[in-house]
Amino acid sequence: MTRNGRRGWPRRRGMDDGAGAVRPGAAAGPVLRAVGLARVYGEDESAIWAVDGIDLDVPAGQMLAVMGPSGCGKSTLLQLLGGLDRPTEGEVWLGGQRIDDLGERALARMRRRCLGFVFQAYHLIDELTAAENVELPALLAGASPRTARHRTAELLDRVGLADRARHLPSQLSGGQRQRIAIARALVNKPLVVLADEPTGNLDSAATLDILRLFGELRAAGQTLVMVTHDERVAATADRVVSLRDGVPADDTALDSDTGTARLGTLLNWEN
Ligand SMILES: Nc1ncnc2c1ncn2[C@@H]1O[C@H](COP(=O)(O)OP(=O)(O)OP(=O)(O)O)[C@@H](O)[C@H]1O
Repeated sequence: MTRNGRRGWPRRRGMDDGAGAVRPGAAAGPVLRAVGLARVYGEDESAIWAVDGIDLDVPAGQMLAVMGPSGCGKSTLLQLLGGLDRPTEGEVWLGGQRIDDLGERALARMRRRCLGFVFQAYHLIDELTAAENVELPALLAGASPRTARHRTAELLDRVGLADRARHLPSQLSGGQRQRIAIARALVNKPLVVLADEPTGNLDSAATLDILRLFGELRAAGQTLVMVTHDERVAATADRVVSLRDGVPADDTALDSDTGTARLGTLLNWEN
């Protein structure tokens, strides 16, 4: 994946620490956009172009699955889209505002307010209850304790875990932990949810629970980008982008009207 013919180290753009927060709903075009996005690890002969020039538009309300073989750049792409990593080249736009050149504080604020993250390993805080894990990002984003509690109660209900609010993560199953993580991702009403292998640690039954939940989110108009290895999971999306060596090799729109039917097929796969 070393690019031939590239010389020198790409110049890093200046960072704008004073950049304002992204305004949700400010987008006229796609809610999430990548322009010429690239990320190189290492230098010179050992340079690896994990993401090698990706243009991507994600319209509001789309559920996009990113697939491809191990090492093709899926996680790197998701991290760049979510402002968890900086591109070597290119731009990321969220809600009509460029985010890749924000300063660290503005970027952190943008992530808290405008994005929700779901990881394969859940990344819940072990010492906090399920409800506290969900509430925390709301409080960090400036919500009052009352609002955070109210929103958390709504979300725990929505993910079917209202009766587990006071449980610690260690007292929950993997599927339940992931549902708490999804509730946490939603607590600040993000423009986009980014999920990296959200079903990677789960058995078939728990995977179906998560996919049903994603189906409900999609029906409610939530934009979602997920990385998955599982074709059955990807089949529930509106669109599948397959990466090879850091670039899209295939970009397929699926028939969004058949989402319910696809979930039905997945139910049969379980039986
Ligand atoms: N921090 C890093 N330092 C050096 N190389 C890295 C780093 N992170 C990723 N890479 C390399 O970048 C490439 C893309 O990695 P990435 O994790 O994005 O792939 P992936 O498609 O998500 O893989 P998987 O499906 O196995 O999780 C790989 O060749 C990987 O070895």
